[in-house]
Amino acid sequence: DGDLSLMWAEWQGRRPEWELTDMVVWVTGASSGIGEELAYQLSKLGVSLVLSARRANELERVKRKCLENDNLKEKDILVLPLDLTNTNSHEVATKAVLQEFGKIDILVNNGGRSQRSLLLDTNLDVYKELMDLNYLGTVSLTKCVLPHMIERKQGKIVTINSLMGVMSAPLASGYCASKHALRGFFNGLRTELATYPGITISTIYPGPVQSNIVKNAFTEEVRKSVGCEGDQSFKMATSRCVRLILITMANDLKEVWISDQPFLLMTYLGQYMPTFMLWLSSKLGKRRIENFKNGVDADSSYFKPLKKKHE
Ligand SMILES: NC(=O)c1ccc[n+]([C@@H]2O[C@H](COP(=O)([O-])OP(=O)(O)OC[C@H]3O[C@@H](n4cnc5c(N)ncnc54)[C@H](O)[C@@H]3O)[C@@H](O)[C@H]2O)c1
Repeated sequence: DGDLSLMWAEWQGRRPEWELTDMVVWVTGASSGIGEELAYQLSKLGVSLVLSARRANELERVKRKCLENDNLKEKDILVLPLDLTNTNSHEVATKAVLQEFGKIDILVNNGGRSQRSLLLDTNLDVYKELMDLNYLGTVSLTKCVLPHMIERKQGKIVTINSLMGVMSAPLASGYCASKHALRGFFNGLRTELATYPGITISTIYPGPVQSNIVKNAFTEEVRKSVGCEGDQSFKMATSRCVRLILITMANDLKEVWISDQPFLLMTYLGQYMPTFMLWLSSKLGKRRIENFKNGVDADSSYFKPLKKKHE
């Protein structure tokens, strides 16, 4: 369920339990899904945590649950509400973290939203929102945190991209575009930072993972989200995805793919036989659109034979 470098790192590499303790980790989108689970698994490692998303009450809930496992004290977790699209607030937020903990070892750019709508039905504003949030929001926060890491000549910037940043699928053209943009941005930035070997840029490309991503996805109109979660049974368990993210961080892997089959296989196919993969994507895409129009989760039924059950 991961690319070969990641699987090797899981088998033979450094353990998160050895590498990530005593670090200050800032997680965006920490109120739900992958970001929430990251907060729980990181809190078990004894790191200092900064939890950001828009809703303070949800972040407080996550904080309370993190404190249940005794590894952290109240003062080790900072709840810092932040809207990624409000880029004017990012500098102040960065200063607040530095004032509280004195350093930022790891920034996890995780907050984001997906899309379930066809281009022809979709207001252009939805495309702008997706770029503002997934792309520019992430670029902005990274730009605020990076000078501090450069000063210390160390740090990790970890971004939760998506296999949709490598491949593409129907009903998510704006989401795919924002994630492809992030891929280009971070691959470019990594080369700009070649003189700082202590600063790592890691980009994680997950396939379908259990979370609220579909429920919160944009639709044809900016103010209308999907609102229901649909079938999650075929998706990777959030805890497994997050464990592999921690292994990526501990081993400073630069690009990882995390997914059950057949999505992982399709990503490999895309590297070796791009035309065949794009043909296959269109075939499967037709089914995805049919599912969507019939009110079924876009991905839920077309891979039934390969479906895996996760709890
Ligand atoms: N779940 C999947 O299948 C999947 C697959 C690939 C990539 N991803 C990526 O993982 C990341 C996390 O998504 P998830 O699956 O946990 O979904 P989720 O909806 O459960 O969580 C998204 C988080 O982002 C936050 N967020 C949304 N808009 C924000 C804003 N304007 N400012 C600050 N925070 C905001 C939400 O509050 C929430 O905490 C996203 O970047 C998503 O693109 C998810």
